[in-house]
Amino acid sequence: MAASRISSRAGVAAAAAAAVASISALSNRAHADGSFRFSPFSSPPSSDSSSPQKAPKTDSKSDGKASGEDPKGGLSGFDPESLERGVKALKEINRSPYAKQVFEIMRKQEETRLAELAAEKAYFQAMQAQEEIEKQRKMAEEQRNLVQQQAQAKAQMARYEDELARKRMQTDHEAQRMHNVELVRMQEESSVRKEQARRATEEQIQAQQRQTEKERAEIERETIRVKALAEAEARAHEAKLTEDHNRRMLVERMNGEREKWLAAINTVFSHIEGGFRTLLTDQSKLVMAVGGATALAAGVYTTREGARVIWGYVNRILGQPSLIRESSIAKYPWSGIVSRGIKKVRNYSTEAGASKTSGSESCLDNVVLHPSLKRRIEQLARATANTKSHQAPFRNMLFYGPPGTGKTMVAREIAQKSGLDYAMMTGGDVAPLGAEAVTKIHQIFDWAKKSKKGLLLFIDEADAFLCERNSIYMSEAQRSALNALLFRTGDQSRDIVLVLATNRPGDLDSAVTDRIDEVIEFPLPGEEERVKLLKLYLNKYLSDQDKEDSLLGSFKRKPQKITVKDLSEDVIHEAARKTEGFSGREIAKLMASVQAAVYGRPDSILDSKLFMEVVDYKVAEHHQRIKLASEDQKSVVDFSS
Ligand SMILES: Nc1ncnc2c1ncn2[C@@H]1O[C@H](COP(=O)(O)OP(=O)(O)OP(=O)(O)O)[C@@H](O)[C@H]1O
Repeated sequence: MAASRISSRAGVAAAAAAAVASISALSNRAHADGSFRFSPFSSPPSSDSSSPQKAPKTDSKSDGKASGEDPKGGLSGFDPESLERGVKALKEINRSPYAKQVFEIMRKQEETRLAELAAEKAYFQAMQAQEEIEKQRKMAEEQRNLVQQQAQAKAQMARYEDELARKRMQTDHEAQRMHNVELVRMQEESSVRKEQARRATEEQIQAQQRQTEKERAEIERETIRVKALAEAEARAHEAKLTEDHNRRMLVERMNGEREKWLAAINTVFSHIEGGFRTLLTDQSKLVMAVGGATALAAGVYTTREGARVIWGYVNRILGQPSLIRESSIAKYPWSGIVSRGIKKVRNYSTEAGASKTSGSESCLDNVVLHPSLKRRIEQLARATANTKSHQAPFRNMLFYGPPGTGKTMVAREIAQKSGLDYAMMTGGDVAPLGAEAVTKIHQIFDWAKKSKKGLLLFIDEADAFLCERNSIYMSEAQRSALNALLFRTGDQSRDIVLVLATNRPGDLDSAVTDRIDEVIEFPLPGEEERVKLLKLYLNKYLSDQDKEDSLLGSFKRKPQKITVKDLSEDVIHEAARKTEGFSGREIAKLMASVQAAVYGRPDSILDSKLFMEVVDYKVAEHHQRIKLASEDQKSVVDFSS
C-alpha cells in the first residue's frame, strides 16, 4: 500500500514537474519572443486567474491571437503539445493528494518568479531612467550643439561682417589711395608747371640780364669811346696849346730876329744902295745880280720842300706809331742816343748806390701782391727774359681782375724787368681811329719787329677793342682792327709778347683768348696785402719827403715837412681791417687823401686820430659808391624789364 502511495506520489510529482516544465517552457518561449505575457498564476486581463484549468485555454486562445499568432496571420513555431502535456499534468496534480503542496511550491515558484519580474521591472525602470537620463543628456548635448552652432553661426556672422568691414575699409583705403595718387599727380603737374614758369621767368630774367649786360657793355664802350675822344681832344688841345706856345715863342724869336735882321738889313740896304747905284751905273753887273738872286730863291725853296718830304718819309718808316702811349724804344732812332747815354750814366750811379745799400733788389718792389701771385709773376718775368736768349716762342698773357688791382703796374714791371723792349697802348684808343685803325695795328707790329731784344706789347683795357666779334655794338672798323691783330698774332711769335689787361675777361673774343698762354687773376687785396699797401703808400706819400725834396731840387716849391706821430702797427691793422673790399688804387688814393688832410693842418702832423678819420670817411665813401652802383644797376635792370 505504502509502496503504491509512494509511487502515486512520485507520479504526481512527476506530473507536476512535467506541467511546470511545459508551462515554464511556454512561458520562456513567450519571454524569448518579448511579446508573450502569459503566466498560469498571473491574472490575465480578460480571464479569471483563479481557474488555472481555464487559463491555459484562454491564454492559448488569447495567446494565439496576441502573441502566438503572427499579426500577419498564422502561428509560427507554436507547439501545442507541451500545453497539452501541461494540462494533462495539471489534471494529474488535481487528482493527487499532494496537489496542495504542489500548488504551494508552484505558488512559491510563482512568487519567486514575480519577485524576479519585479526585479526585472525595477531593472527596466532603471533602464528607463537611464534612457531618460541618456535622452536628457542627448537633449543637453543637442542643446549644447545648438548653442555651439549658434555661437559658430554668430562668429561666422561676425567674421563675415568683419570681412565685409575689412573689404569696405580696403575699398575706402584704395579709393583714398587713388585719391592721394591723383592729388600727388596733380601736385606734380602743378610743380612741373611752376618749375616751367620759374624756368621761363629765369630765362626771361637772364635774357633781360644779357640785354642789360649788352646795354651796359655798350654804355661802357660808349664811355670809353667818349673818354678816349675826350683824351684825344685833350691831347689835341694840349698839342694846340703847345703849338700856340711854340708859335708865340717863334713869333718872339722872329721878332728878335726881325729886329736883328732889320738892323742887318738896314746896314745891308745901305750897302745895297751903294751897290745899286753902282749897278745902275754898270749894266753887266745888274744882269749878274738879278740872275744870282733868282737862283738863290729857287735853291732855298727846293731845299726846304725836299727836307719836308724826306722828314715825313723817315718819320713814317722809323718813328713810333701814334697808338703807342709809352715805350722803352726811343721815338726816333737818333733821339735815343743822348737819352740812352744819360740813362747809362744814371743806371751806373744807381747800381753803384744800390750795391752799396743792398746786395740785390728784387723786381716788383712797388707792387703789393699776394705772395703766391707775386712768385708767379716773378717767374713769368724771368721766363720772358730768358725766352729770347733761348730762341723760344714768347708766351702771351692775360691779366684780369677788378679795376685798380695792379694789372698795368705789373705789366710795366714785367716789361721793364724782363729786359725786353716794351710798348703800351690802350684798347680805347683804337675805336676813335675808325678806318685808320687797321693800318695803325699793322704799323705797331711792323714797328715791333725792329726791336732786337723782342717787344712786350701791353694792351690795357683790351676788352674795348678785342671784344666778341659777333657783338652788334662793334663797328666795322673795330672788327677789322681786331681781325688785323688776330692775323698778326696767329702764330707763336719770337718777336712780340702780347700782354692783355682787362676788367671783363668774359667780353674778349674767343679767338683772342685762344692766343693766350698764361691767364693771371688779380684779386682785390686781402688784409695782409692791405696792411702792406697802407705802409707802402704811407712811406711814399708821407715819409719819403726828404727823398722827394732832393728830387724836386730847386725848381719847385718845397712842400711842408710832414711829421708822423703815434701811428702804431695796431692802427694800420685796424685801417686794413676797415678797408675790406678796397682795391690797390683806392688804398693809394686813401693815402693821398691822408697826405692832403695833413697838408690841411698848420702843423703838418699826422697822428692816428687824423689817420683814422680819413680812413673812416673813405670807407663810408666806398660803401656809398658801391650802393650807388648797385642802385644804378638795379634801375637799369628795372628799366630794361
Ligand atoms: N698791387 C698793387 N700794389 C701797389 N699799388 C697798387 C696795386 N694795385 C693798384 N695800385 C695802385 O693803383 C694804381 C692803379 O693800378 P693799375 O693801373 O695797375 O691798376 P689796373 O688793375 O691796371 O686798373 P685798371 O683795370 O683800372 O686799368 C697804381 O698806380 C697804384 O698806385
